[in-house]
Amino acid sequence: MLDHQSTDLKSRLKDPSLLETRAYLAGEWVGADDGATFDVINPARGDVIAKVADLGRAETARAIAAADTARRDWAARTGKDRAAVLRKWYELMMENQEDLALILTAEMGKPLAEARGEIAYGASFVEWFGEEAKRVYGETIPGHQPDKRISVIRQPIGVAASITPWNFPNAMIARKVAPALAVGCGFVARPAAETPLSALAMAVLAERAGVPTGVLSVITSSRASDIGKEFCENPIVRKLTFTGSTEVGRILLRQSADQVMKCSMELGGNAPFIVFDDADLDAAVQGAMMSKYRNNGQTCVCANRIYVQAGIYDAFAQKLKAAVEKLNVGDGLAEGSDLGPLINEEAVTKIEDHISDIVAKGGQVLTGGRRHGNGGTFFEPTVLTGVTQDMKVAQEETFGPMAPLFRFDTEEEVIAHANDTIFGLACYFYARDIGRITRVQEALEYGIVGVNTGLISSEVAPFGGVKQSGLGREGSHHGIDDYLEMKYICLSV
Ligand SMILES: NC(=O)C1=CN([C@@H]2O[C@H](COP(=O)(O)OP(=O)(O)OC[C@H]3O[C@@H](n4cnc5c(N)ncnc54)[C@H](OP(=O)(O)O)[C@@H]3O)[C@@H](O)[C@H]2O)C=CC1
Ligand SMILES: O=C(O)[C@H](O)CS(=O)(=O)O
Repeated sequence: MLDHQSTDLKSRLKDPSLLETRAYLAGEWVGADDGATFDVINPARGDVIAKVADLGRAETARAIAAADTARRDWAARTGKDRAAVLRKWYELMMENQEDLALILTAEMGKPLAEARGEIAYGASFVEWFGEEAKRVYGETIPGHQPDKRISVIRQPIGVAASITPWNFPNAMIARKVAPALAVGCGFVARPAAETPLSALAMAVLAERAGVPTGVLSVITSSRASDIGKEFCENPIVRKLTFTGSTEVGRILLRQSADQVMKCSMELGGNAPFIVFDDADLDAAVQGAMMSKYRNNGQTCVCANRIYVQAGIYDAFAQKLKAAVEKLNVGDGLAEGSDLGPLINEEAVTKIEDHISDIVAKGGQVLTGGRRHGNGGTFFEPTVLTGVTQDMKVAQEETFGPMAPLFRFDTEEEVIAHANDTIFGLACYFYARDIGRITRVQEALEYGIVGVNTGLISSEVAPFGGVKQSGLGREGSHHGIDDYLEMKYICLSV
């Protein structure tokens, strides 16, 4: 653990009022009914950076009821009106990008440069769906009888609730709240207990942007299961949107089934990253670095398995090792850090378990493989060779800075291995033969395919998985559909 100096976050902010520790409930900044709070820890230093209101089901029910009331006037406004409010929110997020990044790094650990990037990424969803607010079109259909006139309109689904993870504490909420508010929904967000401060700062700016009282609430709580049950069991909630593990996604789908609730699920991944022997090797190494070590490997679209064709395996491994050994591991608040700490001790145990399993079954550590000298939850960026399909990492998501290299011979073999998983979120491959590119991009069973790139995240594209990686899509013009209901009107004239 880095020296136990206090993070002293407030003194670093241009606008200290963005460091809010109360929950945002129906337009009021409140503590928990019972006054309870929970600690928010800086994972790099281990110190408590805030004590945040610890709300329960009763407060959550009040937020849901308020959203149901407030959404009606909000939906009655024109799309252009709602667009103007979202545009202002976007502008405020970008004007306060540095403060929002400092708050995000302090509670989550990612380096400031990445945190700045996440703020811009999250804000881009607010900008994008602000524009989409003006384009929620319906349609007319030629009648089936002479006296019939058919039209279809799309209306906001009602109150939506979100549950989001710690790894992108700004962007994962923005990707959900922006389309919901754009169409006129009410929205209740419950951020991860590890990282509530980013969501609260977003709410401060939403209020300043003119989001009406009650339309948006942010429920901070250490009791994830309780809040989740309120979201799933409260009949007012018509939409649940979740980003997190497949395990928790299954729990929420079961819990919300009694309400026949519309659900969006962005769940776990197990991304294969395939390098064919006709690839641009240096580009493939760069792509692997971006895909594997972004957010310290803590994203659902990180390369989890790296398959390299036999003829270039050794050359790729050495080039990747050289690039990895240039990475700086340090406090995210210090400029120049490439990798911060992992989010918690559980995350370190997971990567250690995968490494020991690989070594026990015949794999080798090429570089890294141990806890970092910084102590705490810092870990050395790691590359392993000799990895095979019988090892845990072939089926489990590592969610850490570990690149396992699998060797393969043929296109058919690697497609079969890449698809041999219950997950189907993102995959990547590097090749230059157009026939191979066409065959492989069509054969891979994933919702997202990166071809000759390791970075696929953008607000303009539909993000989401197949199989047990999720339901629905976020971002792009498709992303707004999840917050709308379609109504068919048959008029007899
Ligand atoms: N597809 C995608 O876009 C993404 C997928 N993920 C996946 O999520 C995992 C890592 O994130 P992680 O946060 O650990 O995932 P979790 O699924 O453990 O947590 C995600 C969110 O769900 C909350 N939660 C946990 N249990 C329950 C419950 N029973 N009822 C209601 N809410 C609950 C958590 O609260 P709390 O943290 O307070 O316990 C957190 O806010 C990885 O598997 C990763 O692949 C992560 C990000 C994006
Ligand atoms: O939470 C995640 O892992 C994100 O969905 C990944 S991305 O959108 O930043 O690519």
